[in-house]
Amino acid sequence: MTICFYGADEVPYGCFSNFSDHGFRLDGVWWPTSEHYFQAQKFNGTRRADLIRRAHTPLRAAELGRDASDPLRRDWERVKDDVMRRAVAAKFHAHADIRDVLLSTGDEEIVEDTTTDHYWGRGRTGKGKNMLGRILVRTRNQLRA
Ligand SMILES: Nc1c(N[C@@H]2O[C@H](COP(=O)(O)O)[C@@H](O)[C@H]2O)[nH]c(=O)[nH]c1=O
Repeated sequence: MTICFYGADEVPYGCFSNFSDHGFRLDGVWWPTSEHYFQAQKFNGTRRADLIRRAHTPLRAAELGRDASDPLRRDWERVKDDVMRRAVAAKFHAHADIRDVLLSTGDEEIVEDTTTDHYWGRGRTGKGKNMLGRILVRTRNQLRA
């Protein structure tokens, strides 16, 4: 059966959300959530990236990352999937408890169940790319290998 997730507080699969409270060290610094890492990489090496890393909540990090007043790095569309892969891999390497939850999903499909995001999730039509779900599946395969 397909595994659906969205809200970070849902049990047991809320830990698949980038908003879940699972920090990690990556690129030499501490990131409070994978959302912080993902959003900050849109502006890597700038003051805004640091501001995002220090945001008090993942929602605030997302707001700062989506605020269009500073330009995104020019290669963002090309690198964003890799950025997400790195964030998700670092998170699940850092936390054995959620690694077990991910591995416990066997070979099931994993879907970010949101009507508002047609790229990272399944989107309004249900036919979205579900890139975050796919990255979770790939991370699961790598952890198992
Ligand atoms: N889980 C979750 C969201 N979804 C997350 O938003 C990120 C994509 O951001 P962007 O590419 O800037 O649109 C990605 O991590 C996706 O999983 N958004 C929210 O506002 N609230 C939430 O609880």
